[in-house]
Amino acid sequence: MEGAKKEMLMIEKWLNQHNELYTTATRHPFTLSIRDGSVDLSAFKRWLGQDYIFVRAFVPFAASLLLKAWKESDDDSDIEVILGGIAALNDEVSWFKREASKWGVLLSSTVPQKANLEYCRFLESLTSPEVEYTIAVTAFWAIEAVYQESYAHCLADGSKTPEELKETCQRWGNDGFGQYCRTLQNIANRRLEKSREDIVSKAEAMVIRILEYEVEFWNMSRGET
Ligand SMILES: Cc1ncc(CO)c(N)n1
Repeated sequence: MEGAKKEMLMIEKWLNQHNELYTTATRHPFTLSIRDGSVDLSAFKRWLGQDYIFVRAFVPFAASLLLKAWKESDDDSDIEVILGGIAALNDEVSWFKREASKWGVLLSSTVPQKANLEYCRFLESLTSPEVEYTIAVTAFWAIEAVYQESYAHCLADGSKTPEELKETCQRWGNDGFGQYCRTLQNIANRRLEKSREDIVSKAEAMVIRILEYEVEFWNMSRGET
């Protein structure tokens, strides 16, 4: 390996540097309570109603990312990956409606909480054409990865996740979704490798903000407003 640079990929490097925040987002008391079976079902229902609102706002963000990929990407397959993600979101919206009716959560009268409104507003700001593709795709990866990591943990060895919550955990914790997140991570890493220092710094700040928003989002399940 003479002369080979032992360089770490950008996202792996950030996850090491911001490991504490990443762990706070992906091992939150709410998802840990699902995993250990102690979850308060009213907290779960609060999360469900709020996340439906979030996902509705996530769709236009994903659509804006598709447009950026079409205009700015150096690799045609990015569009297919993002389109696959949008197709999964279509499925997800239907799933939320079914799941909400199963739990007696009335989506039409669910009021978005402050943390959710702020996160959705942030997503909307990312739809601007001024936000570069590299930044937006890194954000997209981070948003999906937190759910993948959080819910996969609820299904992993030693979990006592209640039967009626396993389907929820499967949605984001399944292997296919894990592979999809790794593909997004590869896209983001590839773009970051080719990016100027200022874009890389902006992308890192973006990941940190998203992790913070995700923590606030989980916190809403406590229902303290
Ligand atoms: C808050 C939040 N973050 C990420 C995802 C992943 O899709 C989601 N559904 N909701």
